[in-house]
Amino acid sequence: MLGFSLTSPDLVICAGSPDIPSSSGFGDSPVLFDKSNYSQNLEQSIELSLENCIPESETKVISRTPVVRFSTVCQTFSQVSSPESSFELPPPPMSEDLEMQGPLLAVQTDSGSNGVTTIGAETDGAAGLDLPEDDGGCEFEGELQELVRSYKSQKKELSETRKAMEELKRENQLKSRECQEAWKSLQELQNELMRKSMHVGSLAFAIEGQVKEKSKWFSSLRDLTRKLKILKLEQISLSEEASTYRKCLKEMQVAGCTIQSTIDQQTKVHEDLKIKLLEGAKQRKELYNKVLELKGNIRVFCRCRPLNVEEIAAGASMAIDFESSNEGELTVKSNGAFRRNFKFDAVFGPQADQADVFEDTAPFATSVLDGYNVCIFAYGQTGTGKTYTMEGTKTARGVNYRTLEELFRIIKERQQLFHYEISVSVLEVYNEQIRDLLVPGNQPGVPAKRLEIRQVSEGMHHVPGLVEAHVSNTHEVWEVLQTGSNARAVGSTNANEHSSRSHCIHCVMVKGENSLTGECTRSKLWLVDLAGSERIAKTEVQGERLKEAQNINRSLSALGDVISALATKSPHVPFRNSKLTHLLQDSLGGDSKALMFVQISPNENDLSETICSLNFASRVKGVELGPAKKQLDAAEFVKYKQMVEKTKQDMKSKDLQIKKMEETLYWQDAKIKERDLKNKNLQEKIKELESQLLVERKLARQHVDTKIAEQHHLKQQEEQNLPTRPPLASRQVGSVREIVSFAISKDQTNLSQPFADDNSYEPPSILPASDGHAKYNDSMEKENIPLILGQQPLLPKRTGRFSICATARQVPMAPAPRRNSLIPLPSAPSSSPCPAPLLPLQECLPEKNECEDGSEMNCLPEKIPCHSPKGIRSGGKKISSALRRSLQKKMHMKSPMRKVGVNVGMEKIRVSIGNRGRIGPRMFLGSNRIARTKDIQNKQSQREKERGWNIGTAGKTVI
Ligand SMILES: Nc1ncnc2c1ncn2[C@@H]1O[C@H](COP(=O)(O)OP(=O)(O)OP(=O)(O)O)[C@@H](O)[C@H]1O
Repeated sequence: MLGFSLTSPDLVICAGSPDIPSSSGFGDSPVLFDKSNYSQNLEQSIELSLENCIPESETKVISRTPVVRFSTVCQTFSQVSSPESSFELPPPPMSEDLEMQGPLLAVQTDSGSNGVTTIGAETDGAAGLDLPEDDGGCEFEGELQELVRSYKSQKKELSETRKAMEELKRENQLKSRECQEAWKSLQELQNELMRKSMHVGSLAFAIEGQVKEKSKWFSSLRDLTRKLKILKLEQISLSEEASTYRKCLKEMQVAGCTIQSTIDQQTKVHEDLKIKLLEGAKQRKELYNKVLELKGNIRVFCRCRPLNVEEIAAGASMAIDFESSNEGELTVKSNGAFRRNFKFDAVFGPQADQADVFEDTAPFATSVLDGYNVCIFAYGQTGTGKTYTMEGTKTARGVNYRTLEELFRIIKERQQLFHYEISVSVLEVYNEQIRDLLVPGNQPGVPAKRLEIRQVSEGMHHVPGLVEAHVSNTHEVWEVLQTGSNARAVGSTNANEHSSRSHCIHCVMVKGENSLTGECTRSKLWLVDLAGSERIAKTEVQGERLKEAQNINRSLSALGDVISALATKSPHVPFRNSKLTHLLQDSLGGDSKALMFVQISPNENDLSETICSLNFASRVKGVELGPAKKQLDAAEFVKYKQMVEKTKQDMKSKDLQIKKMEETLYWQDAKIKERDLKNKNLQEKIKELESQLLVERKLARQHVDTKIAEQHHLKQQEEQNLPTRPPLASRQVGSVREIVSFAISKDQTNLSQPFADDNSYEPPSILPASDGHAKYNDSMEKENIPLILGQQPLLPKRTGRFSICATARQVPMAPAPRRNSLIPLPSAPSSSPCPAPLLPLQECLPEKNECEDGSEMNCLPEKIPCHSPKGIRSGGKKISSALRRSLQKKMHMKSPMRKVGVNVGMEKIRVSIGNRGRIGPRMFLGSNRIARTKDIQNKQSQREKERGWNIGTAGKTVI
């Protein structure tokens, strides 16, 4: 309709591309500028022009001539029109008259009249005009002629204008055809762009999936790394612990050997000392017993009390001479003359105190603790001091207390080697009855429970039911002795106010155990305070006292008979003739030690009783009891044997335990060694898997890059083969190349300013051409076409990069120090000897030109003919399949990693992602940025080389 070219590139909007924002006002799909809207706007502009610029009065006369100002159209596109852009349209068909006359359309170029000027239609000559015939007709005629001339000139101009109009119409038709062709080409380009966008979207989706998968890999590798670190730490700690244990074991073994040797030595020494000690003790005992035997197993000490106050008052004289008492001799005097000498083991005169007496008695206490039975008894006339010697008083304690005191003293001395238990029983034989004096209910004179003597074993007699008071110190001993003494039956006689009317017997039982040898002894110490013998006729006792005296004399007579039998070594010793001898049978036998205190009175009036006592003592002294016998405890001996057996069994079990412990140590050592070996094998396996994973990942990445590069190369080829499109009519009004050039220029201008995240995009401004057509900058038109074509494949790549850029940038950029330890990767496979470049296209571009010129082709891969979008789609499918294979490979590689649980350098993959993330900035930016890009690439390649990547030939072209 109009001679206006629609080939302007800004009328083709490809809103489907991610580069084009939806806010551009052109909708979501590429839309060609709507012609209807355009014509509508044009009509509106025409109407406005007619309504606003032509007075209504004039339109009545002059037919409407659509005068179009191109400035209005240009204003529609926000352009400033030039005065020269106005043109006339041919007049519409009018009435016949006017048509005959020829309507005039005056095209006025004067801008001051709003571009439209109406001129009234005039007929040729005077036709239709009524001319006045007066004088003024001349003037009118003149004017008419002028009008006719002007009409003619205007008619001529009209014809010329019509010719120009025809030319413009033809040109308009040509432009319309060109516009249609351009529209078709733009539609194709739009479709292609959509396909590429979809392809880019699929690539972005695939890459996004790959990135997600890589993130999963990161997490799994992080976990594996953490686990591996933990395992390594555990392994290190276990190794340290094992080494410590080994050292400790060695030290323990050495210390054990040392201790064992020391123990052996000490055991030997101990055994030697023990043997020596035992031998020494044995020798001591033997010597001591020999001494006692030499002295006599029955020893007789004679003690004479001093004259009491009554005797001194009565003028009694001493009948005993103690001048030779030191030699154990005494002399009985009668009427001032020496009558008889008596010799005893010891003679204690009236001046001798309790301590002097006990000094010679103490060795018997030692014999008791050595395991011998000992019997110490006091014999004598009533009132001669038997109770005094045995019990004593609180201030002058007698033999009983002192002996027990001596026992505890020796026990204390031997407490390191021996363990003793002492118990005391106190009984009396009264009228041939045994009475327990420690029973609380027994009162003197009250018949108590009758106790009998039982023979437990050979030579052992026991009184069942007898109270045994366990004593552990002298205080308890004293209390027990006092208890028995208080319970004893006493009476008053002519000779003694508090005469003992019974035989008081203290039985001290001693249990000894040798801690060294385990030897146990059970011995008895009899401390007997005999009742006083007396002459019944002299004492003139009667009744109960007589009976007591008869029983006392009978028992003492039985004791004399036993002594006589022992002295004469009679085969039968009448021990059972009385309770007294029956009880003392164990201590008066041949394997015991006995000590008799014969108490005498110094009074001359008691001389006959004194001589009787001394004679009895002399008989006792002559008794040979033979060697004393140690009283070993058979039960303890059995117990000792059992202990020995138990100790042997314990030793055996301990030996078994020691063997088991040694075996356990041995197996633990073996386990530690086995674990060390496993750790070493595991570390080697981890290294192998790391190297294998790196190689596989590198291969997969190269494979993907190769596929992408091939796709780009295919696109390049396709772009080079695009001239099959229909040629455009004129280059001035814009061509496909110009459009592409514009697009690339736009891209170039935006490369320095990367796309925003929301892909906002402003279309470039189109400068109005001076000839009334929309034109681009001359610099755009002067762009080198091969260079543009070389840059053209970057467009979808760049778009794709931006579509994944946000995701890729999320991956942290990790330093790659670990690359130094990686195994060099193999070079690219032979199927793609020179993968197509993704980034350094500017380096390959000259080579590509050389290839086009027929020279070498070192950089670009082999060209794959692909001239249709279908080929591009198939290439996209190939890339997608390559990506899937890569993912499958990585998934396949994941399983052994998880199975083994080893570390695969996570940082390495980070580096890989980082490289990917740096692809965007490495894009070709234009000829004015080649140098900077080269520098960046050189730095990157140098960095890669430093990291140990074996890029090989791909180092030039492939990342
Ligand atoms: N060596 C002595 N020194 C001082 N006093 C003594 C000595 N011996 C005995 N006496 C005193 O003689 C008295 C009688 O002593 P004791 O009762 O011990 O005689 P006895 O032989 O036990 O008489 P009985 O047979 O009647 O019991 C007591 O008063 C006692 O103090």
